[in-house]
Amino acid sequence: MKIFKRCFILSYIVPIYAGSLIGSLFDFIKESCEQAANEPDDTLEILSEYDFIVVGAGTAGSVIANRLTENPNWNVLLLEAGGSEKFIMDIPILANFLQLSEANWDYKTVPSDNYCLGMENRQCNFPRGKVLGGSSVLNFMIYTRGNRRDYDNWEKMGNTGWSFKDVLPYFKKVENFVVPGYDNDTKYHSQDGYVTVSYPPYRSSIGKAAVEAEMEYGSRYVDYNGATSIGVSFLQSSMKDGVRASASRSYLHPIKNRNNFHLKKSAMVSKILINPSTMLAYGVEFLLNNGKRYFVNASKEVIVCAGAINSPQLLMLSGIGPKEHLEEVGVPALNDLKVGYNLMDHIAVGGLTFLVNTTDADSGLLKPKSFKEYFPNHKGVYTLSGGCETISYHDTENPLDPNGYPNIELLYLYGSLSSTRIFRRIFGIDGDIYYKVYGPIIGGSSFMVFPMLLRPKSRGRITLKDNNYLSKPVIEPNYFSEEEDLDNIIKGLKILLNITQQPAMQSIKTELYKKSIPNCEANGFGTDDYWKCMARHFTFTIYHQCGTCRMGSEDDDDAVVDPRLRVYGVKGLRVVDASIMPVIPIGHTNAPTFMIAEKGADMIKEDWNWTSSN
Ligand SMILES: Cc1cc2nc3c(=O)[nH]c(=O)nc-3n(C[C@H](O)[C@H](O)[C@H](O)COP(=O)(O)OP(=O)(O)OC[C@H]3O[C@@H](n4cnc5c(N)ncnc54)[C@H](O)[C@@H]3O)c2cc1C
Repeated sequence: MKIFKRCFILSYIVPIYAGSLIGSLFDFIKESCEQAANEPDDTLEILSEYDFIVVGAGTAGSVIANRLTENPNWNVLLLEAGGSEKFIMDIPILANFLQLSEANWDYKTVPSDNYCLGMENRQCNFPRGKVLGGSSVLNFMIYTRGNRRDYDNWEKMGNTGWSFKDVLPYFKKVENFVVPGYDNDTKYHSQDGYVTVSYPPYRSSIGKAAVEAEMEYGSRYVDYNGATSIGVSFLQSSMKDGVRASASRSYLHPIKNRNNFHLKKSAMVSKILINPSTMLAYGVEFLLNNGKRYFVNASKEVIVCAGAINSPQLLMLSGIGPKEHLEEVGVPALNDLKVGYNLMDHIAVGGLTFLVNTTDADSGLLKPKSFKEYFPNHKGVYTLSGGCETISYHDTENPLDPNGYPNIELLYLYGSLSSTRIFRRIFGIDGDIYYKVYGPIIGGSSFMVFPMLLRPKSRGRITLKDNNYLSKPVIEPNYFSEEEDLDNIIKGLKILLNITQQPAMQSIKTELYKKSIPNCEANGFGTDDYWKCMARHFTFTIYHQCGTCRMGSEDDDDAVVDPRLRVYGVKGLRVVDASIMPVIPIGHTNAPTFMIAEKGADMIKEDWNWTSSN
């Protein structure tokens, strides 16, 4: 109640100072207050039994909780290890900085001799959202579905019901698509969903030059969430009126007042309770931050939505996973499944920096003008999705085919690693290497582009360190274990270098920054071997970890869940999140995860004989 009063009082103060910097500050406080007031409350009462228990309130868990509580006769407990989403997390330009906050699980890959060589201790940071809304709160809001072939391949692998034709209605169900020019394309888009997809209102001179230069190179301007993917576009972003459209804001705020919905934050699930003789999952054990332990039953199902790192971790801690490995770490094995295998990700060659003569000088992050533009109207440079502005898709195997299957994405960013020293910390770059390479240009005008590998062949694995639920899992992404991945990423890099020579890029005097990475210098800057060495040093995750509880048919030895997302060999247990993807789609993984959860929710309703028309 207190919070409502505070928001109410602020709504009277704000207009008095309208137009001034103080007015903008009050607006920020008012919006923070509204965010807190709109978030569902932490339940004070935890029942001994619910119909469904959902583990993890990230992209998928938020959808599942919303859709299952549509049935007033079912009650649902949603358990989230992290705390509240704050309004400051939803200001798009700040996305990068959230990785330094407590909303990040703060994982790292194992030290490697093949990748992440330019990072501290040869380990890459692996951020994941530990907050209401999960990784959808940390992400860069880039909204891409992938290509129709991704899902047709899933079906061909034995996943009945997952072809593009089958998943398209669920992509549409997610969206409130308001991208001008494409919003009337009802074959591919809808305006009835919870997640607003829009163009960020601000465009920098660099973002515009990137689109123009791509078109000079031969790319078409495209709705990459429509019929085909190849081409270039300004970013389509999960953003509503210049504010992040996180999973929690989109799916949980609207159900704040449902009586059959209980949410518990700072609640870490340590184990799924499984009866070893019936192999029925009948509940969960979880602990609050104060160490208080709860055992709660689920009369229908436990639904694990803990994401691509934590879902396999929780399954293994509960006795579901590779028998030999579980025995090694002292977990009694209940069901021998390939949990934790098939770890996939999209990676890019990081650090490619281009110097320019344009500064968009009056749009600096710390300029009062930028702050005033954002509060109260949500315009200006703060609306850039973590600085990402322009995306293009290329098929290096069939460069001339407009209906090709992209294997490279070019992601153009406003600013670069040298824009601020804080980026060194965020990306975990080795200090010596960072200052030797970028020291001379820190704070100068520059931008960065990520050539990103969309169809990696390399596969990694997640294992347990031990049988303690608080221990971070062991993450081995095995990037570049397939040489072909390295070759393809270099092909993408070369396309980029060509595009930066086009007139639009040259009109802002774009120039590749040529300071060599010390350990790669001997290869000769700009040779294929140099670029390969750079890729192995600045191996940048694009944060699309998935596949570790892989979906597959009954005769697929590597499958963990069936095509209805039920864990093989255990009753009453599903996994619904990015970990079920059998092969990584060519899109950034948030939209596909929303789709999986919408489809998963319908399957659960069907299996319990309930549809919204009942
Ligand atoms: C920094 C970053 C940038 C990204 N950028 C983009 C982007 O721009 N576009 C895009 O499409 N994708 C992006 N992604 C990826 C995308 O956000 C994820 O693929 C997607 O959010 C995955 O959803 P999920 O439901 O599988 O997992 P998550 O959203 O991560 O949700 C898992 C939830 O479970 C909770 N949890 C975990 N273990 C437990 C436990 N034991 N008990 C209780 N709760 C638990 C977590 O705290 C979390 O809230 C990005 C991700 C990150 C981290």
